[in-house]
Amino acid sequence: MTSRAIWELGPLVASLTLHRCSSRQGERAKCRPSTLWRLSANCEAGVAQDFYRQGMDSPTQVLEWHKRGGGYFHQGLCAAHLAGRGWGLCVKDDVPVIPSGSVLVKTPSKLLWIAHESQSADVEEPLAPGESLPKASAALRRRLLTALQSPDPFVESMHPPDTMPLRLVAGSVSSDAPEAAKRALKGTSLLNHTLSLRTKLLKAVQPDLEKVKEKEAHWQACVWAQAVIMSRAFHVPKDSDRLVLIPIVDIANHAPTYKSANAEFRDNADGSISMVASRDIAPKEEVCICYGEHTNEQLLFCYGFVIPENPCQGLLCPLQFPDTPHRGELLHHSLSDHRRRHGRNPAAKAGPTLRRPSKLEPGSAEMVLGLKIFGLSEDEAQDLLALSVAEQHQALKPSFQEWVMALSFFESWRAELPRRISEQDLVPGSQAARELQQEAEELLDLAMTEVAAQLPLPLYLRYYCFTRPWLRLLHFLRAQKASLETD
Ligand SMILES: C[S@@+](CC[C@H](N)C(=O)[O-])C[C@H]1O[C@@H](n2cnc3c(N)ncnc32)[C@H](O)[C@@H]1O
Repeated sequence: MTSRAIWELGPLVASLTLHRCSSRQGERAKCRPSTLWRLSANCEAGVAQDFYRQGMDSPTQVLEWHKRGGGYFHQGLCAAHLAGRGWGLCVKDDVPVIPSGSVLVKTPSKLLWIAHESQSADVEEPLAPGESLPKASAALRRRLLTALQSPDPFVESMHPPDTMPLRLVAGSVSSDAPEAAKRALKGTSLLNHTLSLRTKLLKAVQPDLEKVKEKEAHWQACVWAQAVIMSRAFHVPKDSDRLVLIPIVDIANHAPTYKSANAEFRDNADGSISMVASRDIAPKEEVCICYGEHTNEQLLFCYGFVIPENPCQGLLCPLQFPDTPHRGELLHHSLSDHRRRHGRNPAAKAGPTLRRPSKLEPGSAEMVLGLKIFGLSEDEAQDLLALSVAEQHQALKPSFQEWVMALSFFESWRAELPRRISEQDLVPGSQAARELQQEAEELLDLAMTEVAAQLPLPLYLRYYCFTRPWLRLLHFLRAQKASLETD
């Protein structure tokens, strides 16, 4: 990276640091993040209530509707309400094991809501990071809005959880996203991504908003529809250009990996979609499919929950992806190359991710690479793209100054994380946010230690304190003193 490029990166770090200072003042407001989660679920919800039904009282109606429509539901299964997970599908306790390969649910094509990216006419920008089917998603959104006029039991059953960041920051059509929701998400990539999703959604639905009288109600309906798609639509087959809402199958909850799931989709020749047992399923066991091997941030963003000890770990980069063609392509190439060299899926859609370090791979490697590319100019990126993979790899190795830059970046990011939330304030939504914050703190501490180890001794010692409990205590006391002084 040239020194000019480093200066270009400067404002990024500076903006994070400035943000941190202003948030210190913000902390004096007594509204804690967790209270805000609760607030945002209820406030301004007068209008939203119409769209966010209180969740299904029971899935009986939608199950009957599915049966009437020719759907199949295995007699050994039942829908059960599960603590912290909403409704789910379970094997009854008085039936024998359901053998691998058994069809659990089959939904006929006429009950499916299918949108093909290639066949959807409108031009739509992706709304969310990693959203690969923007047109298909817009087509489903429109269909959902129309269906709200006279909802059938399936539409009635679609209740996106109130812990989804989009619902938290949606606010009202005329005012900005609630400050409180912003604070609850601060420090994770979710804040930038969710605010950007809100802005893009508002822009996408603006033409319709101009036509309707009840603008606020229409906006809430749009948010509801977007949240339904994010939390309930599936790509079937996996990675295809087909986005599908699948009645009854969509009651199945998520397993963290494809290997740990006990059921999977099957596309049938007659156009129907089945959910099939991928191994024997014991009585009382919950039937789970894998929505995709997502990190906790991705799960919280799309589904409003996190998995403690999630085997798919990592923290997404909180910066916007470079959207200029050469830097974008270089980032994509070099990330794929890095993942391939470390035996991971090169096609993974997530951008630079902070991971837990392993013997084989430094946890901060993707982020350091990402920061280096963020700092390049388009011309520099174009020149690098002309090199061979090995030459690119060599040229993208960070210099000493870039290690320092990366360290400051991690430090600013770490300082962005809100203060711990006290136990008594916890509500279901903030529990998820809190776990995510703790994971973020831990990963950032590890990353700082890792990056600091690349520095000469004096600088290393300065940053090494992050790994020493007593020095961290000092750090904490200093921060407490500073906040008392501000009060
Ligand atoms: C496709 S729906 C599944 C049905 C949903 N439980 C319901 O009550 O309608 C996805 C939602 O289920 C919940 N969910 C799914 N898997 C979960 C899990 N492993 N842990 C906690 N909540 C989960 C989340 O609220 C998610 O947004």
